[in-house]
Formats: sequence, structure tokens, C-alpha cells
Amino acid sequence: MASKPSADLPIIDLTRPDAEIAKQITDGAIKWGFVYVRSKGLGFEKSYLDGAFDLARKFFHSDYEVKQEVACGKEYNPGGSGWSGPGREVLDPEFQKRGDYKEGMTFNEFPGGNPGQKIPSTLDNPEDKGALIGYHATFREVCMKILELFAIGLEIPEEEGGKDWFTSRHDPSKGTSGSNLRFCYYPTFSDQQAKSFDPTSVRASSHTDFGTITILFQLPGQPGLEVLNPQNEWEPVAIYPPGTEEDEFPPIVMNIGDLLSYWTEGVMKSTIHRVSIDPHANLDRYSIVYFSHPVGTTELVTVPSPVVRQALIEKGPVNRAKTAKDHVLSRLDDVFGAAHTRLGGAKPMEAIKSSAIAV
Ligand SMILES: O=C(O)CCC(=O)C(=O)O
Ligand SMILES: [Fe+2]
Repeated sequence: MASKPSADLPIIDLTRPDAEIAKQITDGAIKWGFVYVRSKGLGFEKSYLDGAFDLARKFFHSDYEVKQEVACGKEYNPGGSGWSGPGREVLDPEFQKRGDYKEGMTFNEFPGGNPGQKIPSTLDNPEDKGALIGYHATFREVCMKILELFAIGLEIPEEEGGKDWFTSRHDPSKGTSGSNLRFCYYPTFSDQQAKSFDPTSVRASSHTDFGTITILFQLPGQPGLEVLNPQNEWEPVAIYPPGTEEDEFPPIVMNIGDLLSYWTEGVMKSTIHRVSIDPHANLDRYSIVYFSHPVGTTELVTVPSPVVRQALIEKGPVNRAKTAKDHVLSRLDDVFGAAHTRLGGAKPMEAIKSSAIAV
């Protein structure tokens, strides 16, 4: 594959003072919708993340029966949780000829420490379940820090909630949310698959994320993520952008989802991205993603920010669902429902929608 120049995304160093980085990260969210967040200062070690990737590998290398038992859409796997096998997801329903070349395993929240879904039998032991709860909590904290910086960067007045404006709407004590932790696995192509490769195929087709923000962990030597730049060209997201090569592990990739874009009247960009594949490159790819969502009952009112107010005056309000939960339901239908019917695949599964978020 000819190598294209990587996207020139801002790199945020969380060890710098809040006032300085709040502006930097907010500007990045407005311009690109994607930024890197350097791992230094987050309070976890490389071994901690390695442990998460080990869990992912353990699951994806389980027998087919183990995966099938926790397949997405079963009545005990609400809200898009569980395993989605190769081809199950159609992220770009308008253009895609076939489902994505990937597998995913999604863990919804663990309210009160209990899973609201069936845990795969290979991970259904106290140690692995405890680790999953821990990763949920740790990644959630990273997102809360970023959302606090956005509230500062958007200059939300103190009397409206100030730096807590977003985080208070993500407070688990106020109800459940669509936040979820996802292991992704993009297996190497067999020679046969490489030969019959359809050049329009990708590992994850172009899409935007549903929630407020997404954080993504990548592994060295496993590229593929690309963002659509303002000129409508795909640009790779480097694993180690310039200046971070010596870091213990790659910086986190943070991107804005649809909900935060709605909330900010389009000021923050929910940027289209995808995972491309070189069918002849002999490598598996793993990634770990945490999708942050507000509490399901949260109303998607306009953020009280002077920056957002200005956009509202200039462009008018953007279309959106009324609550966070309504939005997630409609996006789940896009990915798992209508497209499958059109492609002649599995029917939409009511179980996915019926209890997407138990609010
Ligand atoms: O695996 C990746 O790098 C990106 C995955 C992604 O965009 C998603 O799951 O929404
Ligand atoms: Fe995504």
C-alpha cells in the first residue's frame, strides 16, 4: 500500500496545566474531532493496558461456541452488547456491499458491579470479571478528565455548572448510560480471502461514533485507522505520531461522537473514520475502545457556551434526537438493523433495541 502522510492531529499532554490544555484539546475537537492524548500522567502502566489486550486475545481465541453463546442480539445481551462476528456489522449501510471484516466484543456497564449481560465463559471468573470492571472504571475516568477540559475550553459559565457541566451528566449515580467497552479484532486474511478481495472492503467501514467521546487504544505495528479530512481525503492516524516514539505505549486516540456534536450544535466534529486493510499484509489487528455516553435520560439541550451560542446564531440548530437514549436506539438500528435487511443478512434483532439502555 502506498504510504500516505499521517493526519496532523494535536497531541495533548495531560501533565500540563488544565487552562493550557483545555484550549488545545477543545481547538482540536473543533477542527479535527480527533486528538491524541498522551498516556503520561494518566496513572496507569503499560502492563495494565497489556492486560486488557491479553483479555481481548483470550476471548477472540475462544472456541466458536463460546463466542456464539454471547452473540449480540440474544435476549440476555441488551443494547448491542456481546459478540459480533465477521460481517455482522454494517457501519456504512448506504455504500457497503458486505459487512465489516472484524469481530467485536462489547461489554456494557456493570451497574453495582454486576454485568447486565452474559459474560463469555472463558472470562466468567472473578479475576477477569474484576479486570473488566476495572477497565470500565479507569477508561471512564480518562473520559471524565477530557470532558472537564472541554467544559473549560468551551467556557461554560460557573453558574451553569462550569467545568462539571458534562461530567455531571455522565454521573452513574443518576442512572445507566450507553457507555461501553469494546474489544475489536481484525484477523489476518487467508490467501483465499486476499485473492477474492473486493477493493471497496475495509476492516471497519466509514462511520461516526454514537456517544459523547471515544477513546481508543492501539498496538504498535498494527495500523489501519484513518480519518476523513476536511478535503474529503482519508488520512492515516499514526500509532506513534512524531514526538511520542519514545513513549511507553502509544498515545490514546480520542474522538468526538455524534452526541457531543449535537450538544455543541456541530461546533465539535463527529468526524468520519474507518479501519482500512491491506489484504496482503500478514497481520492481525487488535484495538480496545471505550465509548462514553451520558446518562440515558439526559436531554440533548444546547451546551451553555458562548462559542456554541455563536454557532447557533450563525447556522441554526442541528437535528438530533431528544434524549441520549433515543439517539443510541436509532444509531443501533442503523448498524445492526436496516442495513442487514437490505443486504439480505440477518433480520434486525428486537432484543438489541428493546432494552438498549435500561433507564
Ligand atoms: O479499531 C479501530 O481502530 C477503530 C474502531 C472504531 O472506530 C469503532 O469501533 O468505532
Ligand atoms: Fe469508531
